[in-house]
Amino acid sequence: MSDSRQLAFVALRQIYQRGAYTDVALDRVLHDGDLDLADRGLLSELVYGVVRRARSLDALIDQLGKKKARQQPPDLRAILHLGLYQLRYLDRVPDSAAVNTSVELAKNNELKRLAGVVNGILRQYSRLAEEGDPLVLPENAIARLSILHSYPDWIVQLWVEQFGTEEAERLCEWFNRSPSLDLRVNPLNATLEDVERALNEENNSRFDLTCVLPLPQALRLRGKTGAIAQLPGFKQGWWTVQDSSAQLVVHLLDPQPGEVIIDACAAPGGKTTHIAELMRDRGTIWARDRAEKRLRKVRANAQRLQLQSIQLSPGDSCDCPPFHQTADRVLVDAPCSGLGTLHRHPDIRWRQTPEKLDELTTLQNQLLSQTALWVKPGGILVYATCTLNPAENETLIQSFLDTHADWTIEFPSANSIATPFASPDGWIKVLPTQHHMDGFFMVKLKKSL
Ligand SMILES: C[S@@+](CC[C@H](N)C(=O)[O-])C[C@H]1O[C@@H](n2cnc3c(N)ncnc32)[C@H](O)[C@@H]1O
Repeated sequence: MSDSRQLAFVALRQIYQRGAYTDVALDRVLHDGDLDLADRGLLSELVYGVVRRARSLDALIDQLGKKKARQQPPDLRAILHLGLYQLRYLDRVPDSAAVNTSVELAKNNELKRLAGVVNGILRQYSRLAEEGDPLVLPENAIARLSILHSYPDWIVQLWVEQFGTEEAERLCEWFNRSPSLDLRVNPLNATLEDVERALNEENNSRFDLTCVLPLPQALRLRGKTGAIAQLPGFKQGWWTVQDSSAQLVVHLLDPQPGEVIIDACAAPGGKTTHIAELMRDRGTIWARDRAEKRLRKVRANAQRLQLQSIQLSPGDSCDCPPFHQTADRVLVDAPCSGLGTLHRHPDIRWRQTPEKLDELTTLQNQLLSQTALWVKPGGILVYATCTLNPAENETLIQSFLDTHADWTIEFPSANSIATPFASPDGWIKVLPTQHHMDGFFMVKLKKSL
């Protein structure tokens, strides 16, 4: 049996039975196991893929097993998920290998007496798949998409209401793919060409490297990168990992050298450091966040990128620190449901609930109303989320504007990188299926003089 499958089983056990986050459980087993690059790739694919596809895999067990998925012993359910995932979604694994390694997993993990059940269900799937898709789907469109693409009904419903059924299905498919990795080059320490050259020298055809137009500092890596911190230029502060749509937020903010900027939800500092880079490290940037431990990462990132203009301000941004009308620009990169990053965080779809969304919108409203007080007359506030949920985005902004007569939406300027993304209403909704980046919402607001 390959080690990567045993380690994937151990990680899934921690995720399903102890509630561990997928990335944390995966990091732990990657750290404990001594795998080569190819096996690390298979392990990540199995763990991330199975967590993403858990609902579809359960539906298959419900159909093929004598007991429903949730009534199976938890370890058996995890092994069946691994086997069915390989049979259904991994072309490079032959069916016989998927079945045999899963039977071995059962035998080696104190489920010898159930190895026959594993063998029976997986072979039955494999046989049925020769005739067509073994997954039987309901007629109702929401339920059908949710089971086929493995989402809770409420997320699919939210997208169908917002974008229509066809686009909702495209989004479901997009968020089930493995994410690419975007870098943001620090123009104070290197050029895009320097970074491209250094990465290509190291590459050995392990990954593809492309620019992401129109973002001037973005490079996209696809393939097996290995450990990020070992890639050339990382330790020297030449670049930072950041998705292109997150880079767009700071272009919309458009900070200028010498200004006072407050980043109200700053940790771990992806956008704070981008602000400092665009200001050529001249001016004052307050990085505020209520999570003190995460805020320390802002300092570490600023040090690695050799940036001096960032000051830490630990604390709740719903409180009243002495920031009243002090900022030229404020960024509120709000805590949100994260529905634009489901491909990176496979747990979100299972952990988020409509009830939690209500709590989030209350917090987002408070953050926006409080931080608006920090902006000087004539100043700017950019509100952003990495979600595709109108209640946290357009609706929230509209209700803010309805109750704050001194604020209006400011369109990005004609020469801004953000301009092609703006809707006629002035806000920006980045759709992954259209823009090939994480889903994001952002809007630039201006306070009257
Ligand atoms: C989307 S993340 C910010 C990501 C960050 N801007 C970046 O680009 O790296 C949201 C942040 O808001 C912080 N947060 C949540 N509620 C807050 C509050 N009431 N006051 C300050 N920070 C808060 C969280 O700790 C979290 O770090």
